[in-house]
Amino acid sequence: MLTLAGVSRRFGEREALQRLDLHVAPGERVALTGSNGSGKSTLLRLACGRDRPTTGSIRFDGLPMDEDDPRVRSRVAVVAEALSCYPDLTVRQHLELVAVAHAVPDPDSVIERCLDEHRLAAHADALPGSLSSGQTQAMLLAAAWVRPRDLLVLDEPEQRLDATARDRLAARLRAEGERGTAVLFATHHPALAHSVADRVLVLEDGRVVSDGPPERTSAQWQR
Ligand SMILES: Nc1ncnc2c1ncn2[C@@H]1O[C@H](COP(=O)(O)OP(=O)(O)OP(=O)(O)O)[C@@H](O)[C@H]1O
Repeated sequence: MLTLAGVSRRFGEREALQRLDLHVAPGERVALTGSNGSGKSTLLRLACGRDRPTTGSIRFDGLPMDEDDPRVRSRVAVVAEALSCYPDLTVRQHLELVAVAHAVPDPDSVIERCLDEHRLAAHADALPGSLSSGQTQAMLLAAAWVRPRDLLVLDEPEQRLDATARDRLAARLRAEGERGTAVLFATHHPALAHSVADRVLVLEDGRVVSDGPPERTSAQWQR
């Protein structure tokens, strides 16, 4: 579903990613972990087509990865901190906007389900400014579940969530894999990676220093 071959990303003198190869199959759940500045967000931005590699190639289901290509945009869902909210749209209106943009069939019932799942039903008519930070994160996650997706890219999706919401997220990410969605996510939360991922990649200074099932890589990423 997603293939990165010989991918590097340089920012001036700084090589944030160094000759990285990665393949994520349909239904596979891959966690990225590593210390601050190790290159996780850089890799995710490349993996969803928001940024271009300095060298190497990135393909999504055989297509060159480019978020401006509608064939990519319609099938790749992204949850990242930079994703901003519209201050004048309610929670429900945010989800409706996503549903309309992706021509989701029966949007009302999909939206109701997502609001319920994320404990947002009571806040459906609230504006983002009145939400807690965890509720805002829940809304960004809900927006990803409303739309179609074959690849899901998430940057620290657990941030600001309480333990119950984190467990819900873990269950949802496992279910995503089971329905065939390729899932690539960065996390600083070892338990989340452990309970969700088939594979954990540990990054250090832009290089993959470990790649394997969570039980095999946990020594490196819990250091
Ligand atoms: N737009 C940019 N311009 C210059 N340097 C950048 C840019 N984006 C990232 N970097 C650098 O690339 C390196 C990797 O950053 P990145 O954000 O990918 O790390 P990370 O693993 O996601 O970190 P964290 O865990 O703190 O989120 C860092 O040294 C960072 O300073």
